[in-house]
Formats: sequence, structure tokens, C-alpha cells
Amino acid sequence: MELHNDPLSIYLITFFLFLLVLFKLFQKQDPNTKLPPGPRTLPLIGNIHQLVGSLTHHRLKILADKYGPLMHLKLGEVSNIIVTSREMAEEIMKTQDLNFSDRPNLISSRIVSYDATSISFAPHGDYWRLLRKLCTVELLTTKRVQSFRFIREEEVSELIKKVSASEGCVFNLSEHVYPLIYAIAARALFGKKSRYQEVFIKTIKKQLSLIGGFSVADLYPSIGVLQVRAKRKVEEVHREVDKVLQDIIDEHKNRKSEQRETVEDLVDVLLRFQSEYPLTEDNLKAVIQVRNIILIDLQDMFIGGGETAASTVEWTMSEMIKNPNVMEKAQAEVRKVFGSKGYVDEAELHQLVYLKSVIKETMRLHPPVPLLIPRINRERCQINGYEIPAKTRVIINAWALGRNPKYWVDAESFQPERFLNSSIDFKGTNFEFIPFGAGRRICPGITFATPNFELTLSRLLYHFDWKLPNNMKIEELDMTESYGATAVRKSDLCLIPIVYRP
Ligand code: HEM
Repeated sequence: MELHNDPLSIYLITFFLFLLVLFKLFQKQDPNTKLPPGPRTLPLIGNIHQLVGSLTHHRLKILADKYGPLMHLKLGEVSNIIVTSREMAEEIMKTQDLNFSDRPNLISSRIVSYDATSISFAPHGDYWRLLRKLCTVELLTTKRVQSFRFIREEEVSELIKKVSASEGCVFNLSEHVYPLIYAIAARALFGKKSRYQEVFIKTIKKQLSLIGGFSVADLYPSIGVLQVRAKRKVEEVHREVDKVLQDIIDEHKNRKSEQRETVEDLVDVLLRFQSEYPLTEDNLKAVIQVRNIILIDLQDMFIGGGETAASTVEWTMSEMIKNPNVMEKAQAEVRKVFGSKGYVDEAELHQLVYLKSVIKETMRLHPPVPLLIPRINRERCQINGYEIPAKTRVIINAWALGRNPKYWVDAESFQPERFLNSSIDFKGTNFEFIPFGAGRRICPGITFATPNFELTLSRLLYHFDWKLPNNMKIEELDMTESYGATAVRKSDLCLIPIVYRP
């Protein structure tokens, strides 16, 4: 055809071939080509725009349905790998767990965790091992958790009194459950008479709201101005928390022996640990760290123990209201087990097999920390044939795993029966169900959290029948989640209690 002889056509074809060669060359040289698949990135923002519009864990699930269970997303300047299958989660948290045991160096976590010296944010290594050991042999042992039984029983009794006083009226359960769980954590940490309890709760909550979600400064670590601004904001709140923590520690240190309580609180344990810690002169760094251990563990325990357990109580009650047959069965079980005693205590909680399944089912659909805590890999590695460069952020979507129809029959429906006679548990070995994470960095607070929500729920079920207010239909109960580090209910759960009189 004449086209061949037309100079413009020749020019266009040559130009096109040139582009093709360039593209191929670019493809060969680009190390990103072996990254897991993901949506195309835009200059500067990468894939940030794809996360806008709804909650991050929801958006990530939609994207993973399209691009696969190991997906690459560039958020700002930072490469992220999003994990959404049981197999990939196992690869990260079991097979290659050691390599993936570090946490990213986020600006907020650096500041709130005393330059990443908390258990949650410390890099994997000797120092972190020391903190974990402190948890497993001192702070969060079954024996220690049992020693706080009287605190839980007293605090839950207070709640029950308040609910009874509101019989037949609308009772805002959310407004009471959060302070209850915080009060239990605070008493376990500081002892009964801490005048700092309320101010501590307030400042920690302010801090929590700052560290939730993605911060722009963390997405653009090379832009100094952003770092400075973010740092200033977080530091301001952190200074308040630091002051309260220091006051609490000083108060404990200065307490005379007759003022001490019979049961050691966790600050006492930490202080004792400090005095037992071998402090040598040439180990000044360790002295600073030991001070940090005390300060930071208080925060870890408090943040970990508060919001998460309270949201579990709130979601479990919400799901039971939405599924009245489940509520009836759970109530029948609690009333049968404790009927002869006439009250609920911790001694027989292990008998509540059905309620435990209800709690598991709630955590499957509403894991309190839906994206766990991000990790990074120390060394470059391969997963499923894909290349993962060193220091890539890894986000595991526990929320999506819990709703994947590949692992769960009728995945979106609330069926606690699926956990009856099943060995599936949240202890980190079933990677489709990991509300507490898994591997080396699994939550060390499971033993502390469990009696908090089990006792609260069983008493709420034993003493009351529950109704929705204003003739609301169960389909009308709003189940929207709010945005933040933890997936709590967006609207408060308000119900009408009717006292159960056997
Ligand atoms: C329903 C209650 C709770 C849930 C759902 C929960 C969930 C989690 C999750 C998902 C992680 C990250 C695990 C990972 O990276 O694989 C974590 C870590 C952690 N949790 Fe919890 N948690 C709860 C209660 C508690 C309690 C009561 C405490 C302390 C008293 C606590 C202390 C911690 C600490 C210190 C870490 C950091 C562990 C590390 O990085 O080595 N948590 N938790």
C-alpha cells in the first residue's frame, strides 16, 4: 500500500516501533515488574485515590477481589503488600514470620511509643524479646489475670446496677461499656485509687484518634515539611500522656507500704521489674529503656485492652439483637449454667460453650483491629513467585479473611453454630480467622481480654432481656463501622433492658 511510501506513515511507524522498544526495555529493567499485581499507579499519589470513599479494609477487599490475594499498592511514595488469603497470611506470619516481624517506622508510632520502644512498635530483636518475656512471665500470665478477677466482677456489677436502674427505658450501652472496660484496665494497671484514671483515659483516647488510619506524613516520608507538622501535632498530645504516666509512676514509687494494695497492680510489677533489671554503669541506654518499658507498657496495655474488648462487647450485643434466635440460645445457656447460683461469676465461664461461639462469630465478622498492625520485611524475599523488596509494608486484611466465602459457608451471615464442635480458634493457627494476629507478633493480651468480654456479656444476658427502642425493626439497626485504628460501631448501641426475674 502507498502507506509504506508516505513519509508521514514511515515516521509514525518508526516512532511507534521506537516506543515499543522503549516500553520493552523499560519493562525488562523495571524491578517492580515482579511485584504482586495491583491497580495502575498515578504519579505522586500512587493508588491513594483507590482507597477513598469507604473504610480502608472494605476498599482493600474490593481491590483484592480484582487483583488477587497478594496485591501491590503504592500509597504515596510507599510500597504496600496487601494480604487477603489464608495461604498468603500463613506465608507471612508463619513460614517467613521471622523476616516479617518488624514494624514500619511510622511517625505517630515513633512518637507515642517513645521512639518505637513499645512492644507493639519495637523492631524485632533482643529488646522486643525482653518486653514480650515481661508480658508472658509477669504481666499477662493466667495467674496475674486471675488476680484481677475481683476488679472485673466489681466493675461489671456496677454496670449491672446502672442497667437495672434503667429498666424499661432506653439505655445507651456503648456509652457505658467503653468506660467499664477502661476502668477494669485502669484498675489492673494503677490500682484502685488512682486519681489519674480519668485524665489518662481522656488523653489516651485523644492519642488514639491521631494514630488511627493512614497519615499523609507516613505516605510521603521524604517530604520534610509534612514530617515536621505531623510530629508537632502528635508530640503535643503525647506530652500530655507522658505527664500523666510520669505522675502515676511517681505516685506508685512514693507510696508508703501501708498504702499499697494487697493485690499488686501492673505498675507495681513494672517497678519491681525495674529494680530487678541488671543496670550496669556502661549500659546507660538500658536505663533509659527501662524507664520506657514502664511508660510504654502502660500505654500498650491500656490501648490494647480498652477499645478492642469494648468493641467486641458492643458488636456481640448488636449481632445478637439482629439475630434474636442466637440471643435466646445464649441467654438460655447462661441462665442454665448460673441459674442455681443466682448470679454470674467467673468460676463457670468455661461452661458457656455457645456464648464463646457467639463471640468468635462476632470477631470473625467484626475483628476489632481489621488490618492488624502493619509489618515490614527485613530482607528481600519471594512469595508465590513474586518479589517483595526489603522494607515493604505488609497489611493483612483480617476483616476480609473473615468474610471470604472460600473459607466460610454463607460468609456474610451470623451463624455461631459454625464454631460449635469446630477446632477453629483465634489463637493464630487458623489463618482465615486472625482477629488477634498470628506468629511472633500475635497479641499477647488474649488472656487479659477474654474474661473482660465474657463476664460482661454473660451478665448482660443473664440479668436482662433486650429490646430495640421506638418499635425499631431489627433490619433497621445501623451496623455501620466508624473509621479509625479500631473498627467500632459508628452509632451508639441503645437498647431497652427488661430485668429477668426467674
Ligand atoms: C479483643 C481484644 C484484643 C484484640 C482483638 C487485639 C488485637 C491485636 C492485634 C490484631 C495485634 C497485632 C498482632 C499482629 O501483628 O499479628 C495486637 C497486638 C498487641 N496487643 Fe492486642 N488485642 C486485644 C487485646 C489486648 C489486650 C487486653 C492487651 C494487653 C493487656 C493487648 C496488648 C497487645 C500488645 C502489647 C500488642 C503488640 C504485640 C507485638 O507487637 O509484639 N491486646 N493485638
